Amino acid sequence: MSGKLKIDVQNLDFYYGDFKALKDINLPIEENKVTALIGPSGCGKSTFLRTLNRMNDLIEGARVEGKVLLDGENIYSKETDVVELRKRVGMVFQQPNPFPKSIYDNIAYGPRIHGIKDRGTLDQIVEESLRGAALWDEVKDRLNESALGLSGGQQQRLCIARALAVKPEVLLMDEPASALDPIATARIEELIDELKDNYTIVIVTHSMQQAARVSDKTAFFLMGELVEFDETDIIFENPSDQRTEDYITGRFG
Ligand SMILES: Nc1ncnc2c1ncn2[C@@H]1O[C@H](COP(=O)(O)OP(=O)(O)OP(=O)(O)O)[C@@H](O)[C@H]1O
Repeated sequence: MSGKLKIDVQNLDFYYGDFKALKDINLPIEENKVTALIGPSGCGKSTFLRTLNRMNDLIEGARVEGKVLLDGENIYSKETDVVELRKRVGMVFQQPNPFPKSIYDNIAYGPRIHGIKDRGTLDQIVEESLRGAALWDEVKDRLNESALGLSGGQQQRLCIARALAVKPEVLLMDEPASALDPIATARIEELIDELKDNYTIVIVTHSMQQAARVSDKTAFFLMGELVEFDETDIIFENPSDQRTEDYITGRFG
């Protein structure tokens, strides 16, 4: 392990009621790297991603065992402030989901919730976040127009900007480009590459090409188990588990 660990998942089990959706997951996530989660539909990728900022807490009957250490502190300890946790570990979803508000208000929403009211400070955060999401030049003259008037790709970059606005440390992305066309997808992929200088990124993707293009590390999940985790090049060129090889060569899907 070369870089600093940002998140360390230790012996994580996850249950939906009686159904064990994640089995003894151990995964070290390095700071300022992109970690991709791949595997067939239903293997637990999204469930795992949501364990990293306790989004599963909202699901009735869901239960977690084991630890998720963020900078060495277990996010499942009783002392954890979940609102603060989700500020540090932000999330971007598959479908762009801007609020039916102006572009400006979408970005200012999170900072306002966290108590920032000063207009000048908000203006600055809005600009920085939109620049960070490579959207500023396209929207700077229409900040007061509805976010719903943006294209799908722009809406997704807006959602990334909204996530950046509360100054997170980690960004979780659940198939962020799957609803987008190839050009919009390429822009999101370029953006991910830029963002990793400042953020730790964990991305779920159905596209193995995308995982190969954007990630430094790749974790292959199968039926709730983490089968293999390694440098992305190794996973795609020289995996050590036969099941990984079968999956990446398309022998099962
Ligand atoms: N809210 C829920 N209640 C009960 N079971 C669930 C719930 N959400 C997911 N599951 C089950 O947990 C397992 C893992 O689902 P999950 O969505 O994490 O997989 P995934 O790998 O992300 O799949 P996909 O690639 O299709 O999105 C599946 O068997 C799924 O049916």
